[in-house]
Amino acid sequence: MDVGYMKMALELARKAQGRTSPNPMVGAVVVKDGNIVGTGYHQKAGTPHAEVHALNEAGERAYGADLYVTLEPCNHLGRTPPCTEAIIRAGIKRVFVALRDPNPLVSGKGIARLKAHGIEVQEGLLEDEARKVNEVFLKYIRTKLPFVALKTATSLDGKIATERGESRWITGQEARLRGHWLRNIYDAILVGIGTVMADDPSLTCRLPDQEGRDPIRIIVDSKLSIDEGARVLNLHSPAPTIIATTAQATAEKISRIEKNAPVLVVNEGKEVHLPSLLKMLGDMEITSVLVEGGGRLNGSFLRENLVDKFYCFLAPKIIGGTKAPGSFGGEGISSLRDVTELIDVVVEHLGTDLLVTGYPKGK
Ligand SMILES: Nc1c(/N=C/[C@H](O)[C@H](O)[C@H](O)COP(=O)(O)O)[nH]c(=O)[nH]c1=O
Ligand SMILES: Nc1c(N[C@@H]2O[C@H](COP(=O)(O)O)[C@@H](O)[C@H]2O)[nH]c(=O)[nH]c1=O
Ligand SMILES: [Zn+2]
Repeated sequence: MDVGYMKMALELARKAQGRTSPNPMVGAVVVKDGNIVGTGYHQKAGTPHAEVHALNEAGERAYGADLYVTLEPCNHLGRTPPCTEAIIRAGIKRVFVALRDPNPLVSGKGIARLKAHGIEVQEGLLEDEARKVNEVFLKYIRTKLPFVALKTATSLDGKIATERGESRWITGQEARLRGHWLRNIYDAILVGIGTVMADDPSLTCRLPDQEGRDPIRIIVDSKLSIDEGARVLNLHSPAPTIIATTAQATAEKISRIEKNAPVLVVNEGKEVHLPSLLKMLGDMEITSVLVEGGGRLNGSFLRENLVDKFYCFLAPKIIGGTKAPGSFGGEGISSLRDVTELIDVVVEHLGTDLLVTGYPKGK
């Protein structure tokens, strides 16, 4: 039954997907004599942690009960009081921890404090699933760099548009809906100025019955050539648009654009230096980014090994033509030794389309 309770805690954690940044998603279940007496999950940074919600619901029944929690209880005073204190005060007898918290403020200290108060702690129950739920947090808390996901939507022959640039739509309704779901769970969406020029996209999250939220929009535009009339500069969205450019941008154009969007001058030189941009975004507590093209920008992210996860939507269509743009432009490789291979691949059918999700080998 232990596995069942931890599965429930993981499901609870996932309920806050895309809403807890820069914190992890955490779920907790209190069990007394085989009955679930309290459940909870962390809903938003700065609000109570999962354990506190579950213990509040359990009340007196927490005394002598078991607690199942998907991440090691915190033991530091952050924006909320330490969970170890709450667990000890509630009289919990035994704690199952799926995964240690790599946050240097916590890692191992939470468990040690519980043990020091005579509480039995069992680690590692469904650890792999717990790791996956928080793949974003686990990268961010260790590196302070955002987790980078990259989404492509192509024909079977890897084209993102016809040679004349027509791209709407290659994939169908279900696939595009999944694309909006991704915008709902990643902190930011990042596209090149080429996509802005070609599609004039809104980059907003349009899910049915408004359940979604817009990601922060980041436009990589090395010469600040974006048009003031671009849709991304004229949206009424709770999320900002940020333009990342280089010192080639003129002060005059910067002051014009800054009326609608902050302009980050990342570096000198011809192109925006992507690792520097990612560092700046991490410093702004942006913990995850969804790169959505176009082909040239995708090519740069690929070549510089900056992608942590790929979402490749494939339509059963063939566009053909050497001049039609592929999903990863820019520099190529001469030897297959340098190919980017995906592991832990999952294939899903979405209507008539496929979604191939995977992680670059060796990342
Ligand atoms: N062309 C296709 C896609 N194209 C996605 C483009 O990168 C770009 O994000 C959209 O054109 C932006 O539109 P907006 O933000 O919704 O206004 N994405 C898809 O999933 N399928 C396709 O066929
Ligand atoms: N969300 C979460 C935890 N998050 C941990 O606490 C840190 C944030 O602390 P604070 O600023 O006080 O919210 C976060 O970086 C992570 O290490 N811990 C837990 O015991 N339970 C929870 O539900
Ligand atoms: Zn806590």
